[in-house]
Amino acid sequence: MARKPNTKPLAKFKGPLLLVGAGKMGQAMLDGWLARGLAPKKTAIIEPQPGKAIKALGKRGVTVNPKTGPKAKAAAAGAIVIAVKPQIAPDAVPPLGLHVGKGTLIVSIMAGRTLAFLEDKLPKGTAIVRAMPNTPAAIGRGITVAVANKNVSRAQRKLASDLLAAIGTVEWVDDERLMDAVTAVSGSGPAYVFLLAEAMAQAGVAAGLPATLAAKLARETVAGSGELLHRSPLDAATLRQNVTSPGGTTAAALEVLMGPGGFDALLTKAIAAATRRGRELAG
Ligand SMILES: NC(=O)C1=CN([C@@H]2O[C@H](COP(=O)(O)OP(=O)(O)OC[C@H]3O[C@@H](n4cnc5c(N)ncnc54)[C@H](OP(=O)(O)O)[C@@H]3O)[C@@H](O)[C@H]2O)C=CC1
Ligand SMILES: O=C(O)[C@@H]1CCC=N1
Repeated sequence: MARKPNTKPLAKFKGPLLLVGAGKMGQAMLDGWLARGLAPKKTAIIEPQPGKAIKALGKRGVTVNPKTGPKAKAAAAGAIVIAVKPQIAPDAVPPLGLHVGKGTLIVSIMAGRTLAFLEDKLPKGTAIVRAMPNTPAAIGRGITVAVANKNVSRAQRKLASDLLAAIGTVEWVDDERLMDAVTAVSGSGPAYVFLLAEAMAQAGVAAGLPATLAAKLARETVAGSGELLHRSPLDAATLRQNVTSPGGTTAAALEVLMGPGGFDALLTKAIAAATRRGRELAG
């Protein structure tokens, strides 16, 4: 059955934590960390154009856009989380060297960008974890896969695990080459599920339902099924079979979805495309 949520695991983190790029994913993670005990005063954000939500965090004690320059070196971060787009990494990563001190851990969530790329752009010997989370992190229900470079100590690996576990489940891998497929399955995966909800709502309208009712049915069905999958000891295939009465309505739909060129084939193609794109983003 469902795991008990890990409530305040970050209360003891000494910090400071520097989040670089508080966009959709950076903010989702930060929401998760603050909800799980990260002290706003131990948190800083670099974000060129802070919106309302970031400004509100500033009022709660988070430092927004700390000064750079010689003084910043004294304020080396305990952890730096890089959540900018991979395309701007060649410009955005090197200046972060200023915030790297003895013991600083880098956690990069950029799709495609490799440990070797980051090692090349940061001071020699920097401890780096490449991680791929997903947006359910905002409600503590993300899943992150992580891989560490050889400079990461046991304590730093624990810190990375604590940060990532605060926003959901964590899996570590030793083979970095898996990260592009991971990105394609779980990093991008929430988008496929939301597309399913959109498509179900549209299909409901096509089948004659009022748009508002169709959207509600699709949303609650996807959310409820996700929750059932989360809480149930049964696997997805068994849960699917439990809906499917022989000769019934679900069987009629699944014949279409599981037929040639159907759902499985499409997802295999989609995930292969995402995996390829991850490799291209490596640079
Ligand atoms: N979205 C997702 O579901 C996931 C995303 N990721 C990874 O997370 C990273 C961010 O993605 P996402 O949140 O979607 O993208 P966003 O564009 O929403 O976030 C990136 C943020 O970084 C800001 N930024 C731009 N330049 C700098 C800079 N030099 N220093 C600091 N911040 C800067 C951007 O500001 P501005 O918009 O003004 O340029 C923006 O707010 C990507 O590398 C992506 O691969 C990983 C897992 C899941
Ligand atoms: O679309 C992207 O490139 C990022 C990485 C995984 C999810 N969003």
